[in-house]
Amino acid sequence: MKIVVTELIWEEGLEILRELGEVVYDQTLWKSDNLAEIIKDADALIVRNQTKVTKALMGQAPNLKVVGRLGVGLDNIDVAAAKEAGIKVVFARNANAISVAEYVFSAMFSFSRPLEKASQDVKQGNWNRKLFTREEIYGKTLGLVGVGEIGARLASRAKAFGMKVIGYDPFLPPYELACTDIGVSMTSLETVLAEADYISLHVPLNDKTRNLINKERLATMKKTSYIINTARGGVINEEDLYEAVKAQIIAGAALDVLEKEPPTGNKLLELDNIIVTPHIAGLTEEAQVRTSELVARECAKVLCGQGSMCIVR
Ligand SMILES: NC(=O)c1ccc[n+]([C@@H]2O[C@H](COP(=O)([O-])OP(=O)(O)OC[C@H]3O[C@@H](n4cnc5c(N)ncnc54)[C@H](O)[C@@H]3O)[C@@H](O)[C@H]2O)c1
Ligand SMILES: O=C(O)CC[C@@H](O)C(=O)O
Repeated sequence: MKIVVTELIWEEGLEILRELGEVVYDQTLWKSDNLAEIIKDADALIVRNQTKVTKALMGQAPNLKVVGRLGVGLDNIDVAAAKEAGIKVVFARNANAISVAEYVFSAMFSFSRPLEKASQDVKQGNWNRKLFTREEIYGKTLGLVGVGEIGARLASRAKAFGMKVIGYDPFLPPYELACTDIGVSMTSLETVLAEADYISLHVPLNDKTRNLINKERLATMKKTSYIINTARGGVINEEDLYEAVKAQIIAGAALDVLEKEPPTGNKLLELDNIIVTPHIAGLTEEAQVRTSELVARECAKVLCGQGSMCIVR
């Protein structure tokens, strides 16, 4: 077997893969002009979010049986083309959901209790107690757009903090509306946007969700509300968000993901009320060990002809 890994993977995953055969691992391979040549005799291709797994690329690899995604979002993989070619796509269902949920808390607290800003202010010689008097998140409303693995974990944690949680997810099958068990009141997108103090996005990027949050929808949010995007850059129209935060139509935003990563000349970076991080919501040691092990094991199952729990249908 030949397994090609084009982006960062943890050693725990590599150990499993090495038992299967030859592993070609270079975390810069995703941008190599030679990628097609390198995977031409590969049985498995393992990627994160930067490798563009196109129909043309997979077409260069007649032995390819499985594409492993070290994460959840599949927007960089042509899943339909893989299916057509009989190539399985497996992903790290669940593996980084807790980490992303915790990131969202960190973002909410950055707005409600900005410790780092206050600390910097003190270190500059100030003692601005009034300036840093803010608000509790207790009793506030968290609005979820997408109530899947991450949304559900965020909801149960928000309940523990005494928040009201409302959610919009038209694709949630009725039996999974046991979401109500974790205290999410399911409602329309309009209600989530109009009522939430913090709105957190947890949808995949696809034709239906691209620009889901645009000028018209931002205008329906509370002036005091914050939006947190750990989903994908394209889910919020960045030009519209810039205008909305600049004109104080909403209070601010925390963005872990951007349309272009890393950003070049992105105006959002100029605004004080926008927090930007380099796509790290799922990047914790725990999540990455789980992700690497899970994807390596699920690829192994496909290569060994066993059923994988994480195949994208
Ligand atoms: N920033 C990061 O590090 C990071 C980490 C993990 C996941 N993500 C992103 O977060 C997304 C969600 O992850 P997840 O594990 O919760 O996925 P998931 O598949 O468990 O949940 C996604 C939910 O979105 C819902 N949905 C789909 N289209 C929708 C729409 N148009 N409107 C409302 N709801 C819709 C689905 O029904 C599903 O319940 C991923 O697709 C990925 O892009 C980012
Ligand atoms: O590949 C990554 O590191 C990002 C992971 C994250 O965006 C995901 O979709 O799981």
